[in-house]
Order: sequence, then C-alpha cells, then structure tokens
Amino acid sequence: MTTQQLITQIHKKKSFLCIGLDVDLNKIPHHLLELEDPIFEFNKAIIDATHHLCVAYKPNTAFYEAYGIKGWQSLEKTIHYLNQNHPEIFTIADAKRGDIGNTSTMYAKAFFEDLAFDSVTVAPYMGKDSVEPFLAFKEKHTILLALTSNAGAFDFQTKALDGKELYKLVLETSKNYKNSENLMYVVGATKAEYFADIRKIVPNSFLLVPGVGAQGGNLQEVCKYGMSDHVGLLINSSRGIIYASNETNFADAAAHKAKELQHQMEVILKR
Ligand SMILES: O=C(O)c1cc(=O)[nH]c(=O)n1[C@@H]1O[C@H](COP(=O)(O)O)[C@@H](O)[C@H]1O
Repeated sequence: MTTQQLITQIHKKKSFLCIGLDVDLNKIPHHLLELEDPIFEFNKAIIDATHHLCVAYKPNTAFYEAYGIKGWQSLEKTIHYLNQNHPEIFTIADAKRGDIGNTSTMYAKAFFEDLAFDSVTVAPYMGKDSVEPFLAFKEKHTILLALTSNAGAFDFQTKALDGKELYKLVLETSKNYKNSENLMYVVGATKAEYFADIRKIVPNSFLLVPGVGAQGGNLQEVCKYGMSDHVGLLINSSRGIIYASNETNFADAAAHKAKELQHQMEVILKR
C-alpha cells in the first residue's frame, strides 16, 4: 500500500486508529477456547466488528510466536483474512526486527513476501545496513523505533551523543538512508511533550503511536503536537480495545471502545 492510499483511507473513514491484535489466550473469552483456532476466531470477530472504524491492524508477533507453530499459523490466517477481505487496511507486523544485511533481507521477505504485510517494525540499533534491506521493498514500509512508550526509553533513547539525543540521531540519520521515503517511526503516546521536536526533524513522516489506552497516553496531546499536514499519525490501542469484555459480547464491546476513539479522531480531523 502507498502512503497516499493510507491518507485517502484516513479521510474516508475519518479515523487514524490502529487496533493492536495482541492475543493472549488467558484473556480471551472462555467459549472460544473450545474452537480449533481460538486466536484466529478471536481476531476474525474483532476485525468483523471494527474494520470500519480503523485504518490499520497491528498484530504483535510475540503473541503468536509464544504459541509455537499453531500461533504462527493463526498469524498467517489473520493476515490472509485481512488481505482478502479488507485490502484497503494497512497492516503492521510488529516484530521489532533488524540484523546484519543478509539476515534483515530474510526478515523482510518473511513479513513482506511470505505473509504480505504492508509494514514491519524495526529496531535501528544496528544501523544503516540493517535497515536498508527492509527499505528496498517497493510499496512496503519500515517503521523504525525512535522514542518508545516504555520507561526504559530513558535508558538510552533520550541520552545525548555528541550533544544530540539518540532518538533525534535516529530520525536525522535514517532520513539519509536509501529509499527513506519508505520509513515511518514509532513514537510512544506517553511521550507527548517530545512530538513538537520530532516534527521539526520529520515534518511529513507517518508516526506509529502506541501507548493510548492501557499505557495512559493522551490522544489530544499527541495530536496537538504530532499531527502533520497529511495527518501523519497512526494511533494504536491494543488491550484497551480488544479486551473491553471477555464475555460473549467481546466483539461488540471492542467496537464500542474503537468507536469512542474514532469519534475523537473525527472531531480532531474537522478542526
Ligand atoms: O512498536 C510498537 O508497536 C510499540 C512500541 C512502543 O514504544 N510501545 C509499545 O507499546 N509498542 C507496542 O504497542 C502495543 C501496545 O499495546 P497496549 O498497551 O495494549 O495498547 C504492544 O504491542 C507493544 O508491543
């Protein structure tokens, strides 16, 4: 999917919501556990109930890898279901990969070719030759971790190196990578006060913003400082939406939570 197609969807749906499909078998409704593939059945019900309210879904691969081959099959079925039924939706494999060049190419093939995701999250720590293999894929997006939502972000990311914070170096340096037009960045919603500085460095890039909902990030604050001329934000909520209820009405409850966020986004887009 191209960035322009994503922007078109945002305006059409009046939403820049991304729903995180972080499926934990201990948290899903008990009646699903009797089915052959509870993870996929859960995702399918969530997708069926919420696809009109969001522009992206983000399965975090940890939640699938934790269940071995069965989990990976559930991930595969989920992305196929999305691509077949909702090809207009932007898909994010949240895998936080990155390695030496030839290994990164294999990671990129796994997520872009085999599973046909639109994007993958990548850690920038190993530098240019670990990121460029992902950027080489046409109409695919590499979402680089810039300033993450967790407390540990302050261990390294905000520390200065040659007088500049590491997350700013990540943003500035990666702008010079080959095919950098395919880059997006992760910036946590819990770090709203940093968005104005970030926009000075990457005024037009899309930012994937996790941390609204369960982690306490504030949507209004993020939008105030983080929105670009072309919206440029994908706001993710995982637990805050998908675990709204663990009864038989779980999908409706998730849709209700998603609708609340979508409505706030619609109001913000009108301003
Ligand atoms: O890359 C991510 O998506 C990510 C980066 C970050 O800085 N913080 C963060 O929470 N995430 C992911 O975003 C999701 C947040 O989930 P909730 O806190 O349940 O909404 C999880 O899948 C996290 O792994």
